[in-house]
Amino acid sequence: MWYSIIKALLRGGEIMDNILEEIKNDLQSIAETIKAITNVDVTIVDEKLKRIAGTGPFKEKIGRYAPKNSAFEKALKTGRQYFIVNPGKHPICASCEEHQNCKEELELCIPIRNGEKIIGILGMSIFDKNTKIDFLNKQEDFKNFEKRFSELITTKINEKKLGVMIEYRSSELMTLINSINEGIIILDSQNRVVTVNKYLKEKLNVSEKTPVKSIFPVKLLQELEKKDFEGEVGPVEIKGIKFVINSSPIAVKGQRVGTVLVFSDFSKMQESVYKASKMSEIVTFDDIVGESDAIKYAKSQAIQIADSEVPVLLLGESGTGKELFARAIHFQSSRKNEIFMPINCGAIPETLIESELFGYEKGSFTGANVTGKIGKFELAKDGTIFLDEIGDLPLSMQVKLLRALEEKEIVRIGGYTPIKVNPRIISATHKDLYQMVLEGKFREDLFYRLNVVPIVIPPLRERGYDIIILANYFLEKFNKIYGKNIKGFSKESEKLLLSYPFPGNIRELRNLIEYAVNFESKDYISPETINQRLHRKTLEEGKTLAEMVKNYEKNVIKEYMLRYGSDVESKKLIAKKLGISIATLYRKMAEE
Ligand SMILES: Nc1ncnc2c1ncn2[C@@H]1O[C@H](COP(=O)(O)OP(=O)(O)OP(=O)(O)O)[C@@H](O)[C@H]1O
Repeated sequence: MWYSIIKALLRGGEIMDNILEEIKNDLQSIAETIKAITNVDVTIVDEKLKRIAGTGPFKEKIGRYAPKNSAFEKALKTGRQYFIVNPGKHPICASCEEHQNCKEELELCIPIRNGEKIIGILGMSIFDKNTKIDFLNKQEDFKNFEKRFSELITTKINEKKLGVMIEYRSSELMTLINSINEGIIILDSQNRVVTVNKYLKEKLNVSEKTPVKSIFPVKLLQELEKKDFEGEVGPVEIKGIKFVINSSPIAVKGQRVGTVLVFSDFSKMQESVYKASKMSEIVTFDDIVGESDAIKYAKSQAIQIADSEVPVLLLGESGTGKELFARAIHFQSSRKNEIFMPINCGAIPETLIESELFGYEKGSFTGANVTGKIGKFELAKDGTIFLDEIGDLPLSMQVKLLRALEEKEIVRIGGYTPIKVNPRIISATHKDLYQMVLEGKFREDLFYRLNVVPIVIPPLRERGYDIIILANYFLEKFNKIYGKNIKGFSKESEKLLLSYPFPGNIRELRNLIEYAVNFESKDYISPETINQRLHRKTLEEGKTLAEMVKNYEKNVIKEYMLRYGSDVESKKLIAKKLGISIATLYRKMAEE
């Protein structure tokens, strides 16, 4: 029943088929009032002739159908009123299936309209002669009753629609509130609990009857005392769960009439970042492959300081494994169960870097998320932050980073409250930071703050036979991934690999082996397959200069992708290095 009403309402408020049935209690009261005032019996039928209300002899017939071919049916069809004296003998009633049993002295059939549509009939029946005389004297008044009665019915229908709509809307809202995977509490203007959603009822065992003082932390209660409180509190602990609580006012005509509080599970927020930052990718020092003295020395240094809190600066060319080292240090430290948060300082636009690192309060700048945003420092406040490409950090941010590290607290953009943070910092760069200090491009104080323990990660070309060890390590890995069974490298291939300088370091070697595994048709990786990837033709006879230039550009881009990777961030970095926009890079890649 409700379903059809709601459907009709949603269709734009069309009248429902059985609307008279919906307001039958109202109709019965109206019928009884008419009877009490006029002494005339009343019956109301719907458009299918079903009796919805009735007085006197009609009362017991409610729910049954009025006779076929009766004056009621005719009035329904024609939309006209029928005023019938002595109905049993009247020609209009001649075909009525009940006309022979008719005891009525007089009958008035009035169509009931809702808008243009006739939705039923109001029948007035007189069974005794005295009332008949009275009625005949006032017949004009009764005939004029039609318009008023229809208006009354329309009002009742609209009230009903509104009631249904309100009920629908509130049940829609409750379904929504209960299906959300966050806690919601709605307070009235006196800060009393009006609604608690399913999530919080289950998590905290609270209900609408729970006094706020017994659930809310003092910090939140204090904020709620401020009349215009709007914003975020937390993380605060309630019954062992850490929540960040967001408050928004409910306003009616500019007046605050209540508050919606949204409780977000802080550990879940951290967890999602945890996953996003591939924290599940646990790296140990055993995953750092290599037997050369250079890599062994770097590893031994890193192992020594892993479990201390000391800041580390990893120095090395791109692709040498700096992030791998940072992860291995984190997972060997006492912070291993906290977040490892990599941040590529070179890949975040200068205008966004502060909000990425420190977050912002809601509405603090155009384009900001309306609910505000927690920054990476806050999310990883007890974990490890890996600041990759630290040399690309703008000078203005260097000051703010230094302050955050020294004071162990941050303030979100647009906020006032300092937030305690204590992440371990591992930074990395392929640039000569000291030279940058001398040139005034990097702050000296920050340099010394980050560079407590510098660890140099050697380039692959200085790691001798590691190239072959790593090549076999990647071969095994990609054999598994691509379902291949390539047994190793031919002697010539090994020689070729050992003589190549690998400017893109291990990332380049890794990509080269992935390519070779895919394209090698022999049992051992051949020099031809490797050459296909490494060598570029310098002279292409029969081509125009423009075509050669185009090919050259494409090869340079390919080469850079081998070196730096091909994901979006790498492409941004490549575009920056080549001094072109990312759009130009994409265009050159797509050129025929
Ligand atoms: N010693 C190693 N053993 C195994 N894999 C390694 C080793 N060093 C690096 N890799 C792999 O090489 C790739 C590049 O490493 P990583 O991203 O750590 O380099 P990076 O120095 O941080 O590069 P960039 O400066 O460009 O960010 C990764 O896939 C990493 O797993």
